[in-house]
Amino acid sequence: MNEDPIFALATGAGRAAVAVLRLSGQGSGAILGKLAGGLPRPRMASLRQLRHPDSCEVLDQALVLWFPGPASYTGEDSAEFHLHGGPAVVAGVAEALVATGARPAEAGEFTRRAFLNGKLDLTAAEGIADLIAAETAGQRRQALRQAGGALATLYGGWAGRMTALLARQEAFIEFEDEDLPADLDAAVVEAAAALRSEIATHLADGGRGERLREGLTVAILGAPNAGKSSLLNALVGREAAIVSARAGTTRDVVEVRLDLGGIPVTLADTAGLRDTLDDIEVEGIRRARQRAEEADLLLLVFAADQPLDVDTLAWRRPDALVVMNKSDLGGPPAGFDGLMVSARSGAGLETLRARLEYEAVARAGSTAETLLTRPRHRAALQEAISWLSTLQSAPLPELRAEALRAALRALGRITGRVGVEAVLDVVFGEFCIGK
Ligand SMILES: Nc1nc2c(ncn2[C@@H]2O[C@H](COP(=O)(O)OP(=O)(O)OP(=O)(O)O)[C@@H](O)[C@H]2O)c(=O)[nH]1
Ligand SMILES: [K+]
Ligand SMILES: [Mg+2]
Repeated sequence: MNEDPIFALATGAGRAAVAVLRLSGQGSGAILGKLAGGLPRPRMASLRQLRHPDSCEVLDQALVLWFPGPASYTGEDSAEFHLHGGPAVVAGVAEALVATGARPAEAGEFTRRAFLNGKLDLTAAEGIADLIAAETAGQRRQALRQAGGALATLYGGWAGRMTALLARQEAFIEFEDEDLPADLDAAVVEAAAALRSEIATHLADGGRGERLREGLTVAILGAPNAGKSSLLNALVGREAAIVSARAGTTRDVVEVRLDLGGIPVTLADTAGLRDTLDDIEVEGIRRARQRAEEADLLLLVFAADQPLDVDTLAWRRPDALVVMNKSDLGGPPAGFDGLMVSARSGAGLETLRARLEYEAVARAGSTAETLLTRPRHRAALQEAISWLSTLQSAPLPELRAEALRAALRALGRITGRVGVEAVLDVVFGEFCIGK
């Protein structure tokens, strides 16, 4: 249960009021005792002088905590040093820890040990990584739910039902000649169909959980001088992109982050669409088109003092938001059903913002349901579903049992119950050092 001792800064790098160093693994108690001149009571903060074990030089006056395993984050013997947050203090204590035989931890190594010690499943570990990365309230809520075991409970419940079905199917195989109810076999098929449809419903979430985790991208598209950069600046409230009266000002994609209703949105301003011989602008327009293709949502910008631009109209897909900018210069053309705005006067901007927020929430809004958050969850669930479909049409009980076992393995990979080695590096590679 206790592996070699590792340590890492658990708080951010740089100067701060307090820096927390965390230590975990074999001999953590002895190491803490050496530096702090004895072990404090478990889980009680106590103020100690920390000394280097070789030179006996005083390194800091710090709060120390002792967490004997298994009642610790990692499940191992662990300790925390709450130091004065200067780089030299942290470096001095880190050096003292190395002198006692501890080594710097790798990214995610603490949580990996917690997983290996059964403290949490893989989905909860991912939830912790997401919680640390969360930028908006919506992301925080989703991550907290997952870290708290919501996905683990859901998938664990399905796995439990599959295991029970497998037991029934195996009993049917083993005692086929005996007096088992004749409809037992049919009952397994029926229950598997019910499970299959529950998983299918969970998968048909429109990708909202994944989108909330990753954030949405909105690409602004339009003719040169339509006022795309002006709109971006107005929406974000600062001069993020260069604005000028010269057509072809924007070439690189300019990105800003917005929090729309708890959903992180990347708004991308792009080069104006037109035929041009300027090779830099041509590249800018290529990037604009590429960004538009990848975007979750398009914001098509026209200018009220210009005829409707045909290059922009070509991008009018069903999910595109259409705005007519420069409403201070003219009214909408006949039949125009988009939004009138003016980046200059601010007219219509609140409505536009509300509309963007509405679209973001429709695509990624957090709901009361527990949503899957990663492509690897989706892939494994799709595999489980396809095995449950195989089961439906399998002509023999033995084949049905085999399909159930395969579906269980697919589920087990999500929570980390089976075949985890390959998955672990992917999951824990997302973590920062110190977690
Ligand atoms: N009257 C008026 N002028 C505007 C408005 N929005 C932008 N402009 C002006 O229109 C010109 C072009 O604005 P930009 O924001 O640079 O337009 P753009 O679409 O980003 O242009 P490119 O980057 O060249 O494609 C500038 O002179 C702006 O000041 C508006 O709502 N009303
Ligand atoms: K311009
Ligand atoms: Mg521009």
